[in-house]
Amino acid sequence: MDSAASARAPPHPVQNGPEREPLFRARDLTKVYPSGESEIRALDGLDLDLYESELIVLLGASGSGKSTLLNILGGLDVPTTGTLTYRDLDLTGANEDDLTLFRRDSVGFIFQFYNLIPSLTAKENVALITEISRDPMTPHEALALVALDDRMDHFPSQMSGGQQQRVAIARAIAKRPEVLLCDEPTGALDVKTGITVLEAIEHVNQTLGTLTVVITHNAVIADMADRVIHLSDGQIVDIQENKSRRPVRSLAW
Ligand SMILES: Nc1ncnc2c1ncn2[C@@H]1O[C@H](COP(=O)(O)OP(=O)(O)OP(=O)(O)O)[C@@H](O)[C@H]1O
Repeated sequence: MDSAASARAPPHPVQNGPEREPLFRARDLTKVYPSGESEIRALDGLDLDLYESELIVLLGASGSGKSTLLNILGGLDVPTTGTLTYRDLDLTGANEDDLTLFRRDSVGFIFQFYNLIPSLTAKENVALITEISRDPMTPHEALALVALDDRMDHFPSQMSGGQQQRVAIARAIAKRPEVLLCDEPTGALDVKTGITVLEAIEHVNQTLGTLTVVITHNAVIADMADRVIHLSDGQIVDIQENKSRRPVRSLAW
């Protein structure tokens, strides 16, 4: 592991990244919230490059800035200072229309809660997105990728939590985004179910080559990643590169 000091050393090194053009390039990102007389530095001078097809696990204590970083990467939020580019698009200088297009075409989100529409079947929940996408797969294809093609006509209430989360994954990836951002995707699930959800994320990453970032509190999950980014107090304190990824089904916790 790198020491915290070297991970923070200027001038903004590319940390453990392979030699190729990054998809995201973040430099000296800060996100500052006013808090009474002082301020909260949710992100505090963060440099990071993320590459196509990587599977990244983002670890850190509560309040370390994980969701803030994920939301900024996904164009849901903007940093206070610093720069963030996605390919040639400057996300820090982008206007609302550009950000909307970026989110719509390039990013899939998965959150702890699935937010499916209860009155629609799995297929219909996915179709809501495919109908407004540029080059989507069919709902059937998307649900097959998460091994739910036999549940297409089920309503959310007829599915387990893990199955509902897999529908949410199908919905997120049906538009073939280049980026999949997952904020505690197993946070509401028991271990066994959580594994089925992580397997679906792993399969999507391997099959579609989607850059995938997974926030978790569970350090065991880190073994499924290409790289593990450790955040503390809004700073990257370590980036660990796994020589090989461990298949999710072999993880035990
Ligand atoms: N909208 C906001 N207004 C004020 N402070 C905020 C806001 N959003 C986040 N924060 C603060 O920024 C810091 C980082 O929050 P963030 O949610 O990114 O952490 P996290 O690592 O994702 O935490 P958790 O694991 O608990 O979800 C925290 O101190 C949080 O209270």
